[in-house]
Amino acid sequence: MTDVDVVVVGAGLSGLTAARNLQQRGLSVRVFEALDRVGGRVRSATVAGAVVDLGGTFVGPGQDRILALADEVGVGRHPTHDSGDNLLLWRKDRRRYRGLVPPLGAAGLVDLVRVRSALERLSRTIPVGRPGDAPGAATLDAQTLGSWLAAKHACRGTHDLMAVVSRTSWGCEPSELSLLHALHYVAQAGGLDALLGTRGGAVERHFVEGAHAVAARVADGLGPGTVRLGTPVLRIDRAGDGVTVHTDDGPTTARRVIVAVPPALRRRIRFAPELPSAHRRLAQRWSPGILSKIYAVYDTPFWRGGGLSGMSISDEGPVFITFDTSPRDASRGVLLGFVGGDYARDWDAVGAAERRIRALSALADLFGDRALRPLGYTDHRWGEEDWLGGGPTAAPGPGASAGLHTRLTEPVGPIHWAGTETATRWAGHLDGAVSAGERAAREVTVALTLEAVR
Ligand SMILES: Cc1cc2nc3c(=O)[nH]c(=O)nc-3n(C[C@H](O)[C@H](O)[C@H](O)COP(=O)(O)OP(=O)(O)OC[C@H]3O[C@@H](n4cnc5c(N)ncnc54)[C@H](O)[C@@H]3O)c2cc1C
Repeated sequence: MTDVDVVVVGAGLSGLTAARNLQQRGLSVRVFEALDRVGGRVRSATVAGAVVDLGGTFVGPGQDRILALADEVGVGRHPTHDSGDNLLLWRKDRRRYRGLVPPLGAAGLVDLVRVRSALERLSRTIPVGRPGDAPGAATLDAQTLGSWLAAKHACRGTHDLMAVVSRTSWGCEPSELSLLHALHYVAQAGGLDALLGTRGGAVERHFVEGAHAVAARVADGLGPGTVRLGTPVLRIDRAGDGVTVHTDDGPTTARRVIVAVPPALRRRIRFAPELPSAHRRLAQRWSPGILSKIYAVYDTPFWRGGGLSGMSISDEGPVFITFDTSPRDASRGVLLGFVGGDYARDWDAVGAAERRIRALSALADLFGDRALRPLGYTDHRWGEEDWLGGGPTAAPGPGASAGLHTRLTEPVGPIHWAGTETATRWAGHLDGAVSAGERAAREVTVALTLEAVR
């Protein structure tokens, strides 16, 4: 007899979803969470009366799992504001444009379309969920997105725009990311437009009460005592079909464990006996990117008056892309800015006052001096989070995808894996976190049912 049927490690959306599904199937569950809050990479705050999401924010069509979960727990969405002109601050020149394609001049545009089409074509050759089975997988994996762009003779503008995509999607520079991983990521999201678009894409909507409301309500629904906060799992011993999970509060025995932490965080847990070597390599090589966020909240979305959407791309840094995430009634004007990849390495390292000055100056370069005087400001540096290590998701370097991707989900005896990186659709996103939790719960239920009839 074990203490519980299943232990879940990590109370991010993935672990919480797994726990919820297991309970719905009649199994007893305990969730251990290292932080003193649930939600992991999902965290909301209130700044000058406006709700802002410091981590996962946007959802879009096709993200059925997170949308269904949000509906079940009653958290509504509203559209991301995108009417008006977008801004491009590029090579010291500030231009307005509409739609997804920035105005790079005729030659620049031709080059962008050429390279982008080549990337999308190549991404369609990658079998979703099995990038290691793609034709020429090892060769694709040996390259970085950056070396591929160079081999394609992408012009500098195209390279720099792809860097914007890379920082937003993975929190890293193109030179740091396995090409195979980038291609697979694009394929499993259904293409670049789906990944990046406001209308019809992954940035289409955001949560009225903040994304954290979804995690908080799922956690509440698990019942008192199920989630143990501030309790990192330090060691997992496996023996036969069961596990003993060790925390500072002592051992907990279970028939199965679901580890729902980012791949690199698997290294913080001691497994006895050790995990197979490929599983260990995966944890070493799937480090997270770095993506930080800034929010400036104003009494009104003043940029709209000038015909601007609030969306912008800049090569000045540290803020390289912005969105308008104001509440629907525009009772506040909210600008969200991302600082990622190389920009984040510098900016994350300076003190709070200096970060604020640099971030607001970047907004002023885009939207004028009024941007310097917000009612409220906040930022969040995910690279500084001890139990998360970065974000938005893992950014495996060259050679880390082809031979290791299957180890993301391959159980090791009674140890199962969840977390957004293990998803086969919308991995790296809120939706992937939820579907991965559902998949792991199914996997465990089947294993326990088979065990019972043996
Ligand atoms: C800046 C940023 C912006 C993003 N924007 C978007 C977006 O707009 N749309 C979108 O869909 N996605 C976005 N994402 C990604 C999204 O937030 C994540 O994909 C999702 O939240 C991951 O959920 P998860 O449960 O898989 O992992 P996590 O949220 O990382 O949860 C893992 C949990 O495990 C805990 N943990 C780690 N080690 C241990 C241990 N040893 N013992 C116990 N607990 C442990 C951690 O503390 C954490 O709470 C963004 C992420 C970031 C950081």
